[in-house]
Amino acid sequence: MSGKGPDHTLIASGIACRRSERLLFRELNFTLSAGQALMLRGPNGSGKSSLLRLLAGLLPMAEGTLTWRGRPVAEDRAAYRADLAYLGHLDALKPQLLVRENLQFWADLIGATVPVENALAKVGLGPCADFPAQHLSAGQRRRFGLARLLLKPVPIWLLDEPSTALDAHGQKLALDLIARHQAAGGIAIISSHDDLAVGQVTTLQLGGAA
Ligand SMILES: Nc1ncnc2c1ncn2[C@@H]1O[C@H](COP(=O)(O)OP(=O)(O)OP(=O)(O)O)[C@@H](O)[C@H]1O
Repeated sequence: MSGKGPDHTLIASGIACRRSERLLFRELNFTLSAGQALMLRGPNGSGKSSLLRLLAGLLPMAEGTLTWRGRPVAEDRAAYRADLAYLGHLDALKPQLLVRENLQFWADLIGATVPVENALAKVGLGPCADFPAQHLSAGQRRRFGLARLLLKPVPIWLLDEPSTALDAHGQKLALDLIARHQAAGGIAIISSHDDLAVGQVTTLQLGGAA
């Protein structure tokens, strides 16, 4: 990934998010350059997932501006989306397909540059490649999500609770992947209730009651 460079900066200015009629947050600001991470913290319902969905372009911004590579994202959403990977709560697995088929589906969709077998092996799912996806455990499903991130290097990772359901080895794996992504110049924005030991990280506390 050619993630390093002066224009690889993500700037959020005065961002607000509304869900239904409720204003979840407003006047939210941050700047992230190549190699940096942002950890989203806050109680249940404070808006961490909503912020990640907003940054992924899946929710509209009520106010504010997002700037990537020196241009407002609103000017070229497709270019911005091509530069990010979003790991949400849902695993997006088709239960009747094999694990390898599920990943191949994603690989075809995004134009993967890494073979699915390699991505599965890196997250410890090589032996499960020919299982029907419905047989995967919760932690294995989370590993599948991490495998999706590895299919194609992109500069921005948006990770919603990446360590949920992972065992100690899986948590270390997730941290290693994030560290490698950052070392290659990637940006990571992560929501977590766990104390993940992420480097070059700034914490953004979201308030509000559950
Ligand atoms: N589709 C929706 N329509 C309306 N409100 C929603 C919708 N999805 C979530 N909300 C509300 O938005 C608020 C923020 O939810 P969100 O999932 O962003 O919080 P969170 O900080 O990620 O919570 P958690 O720590 O429990 O994962 C909550 O009050 C939730 O009920």
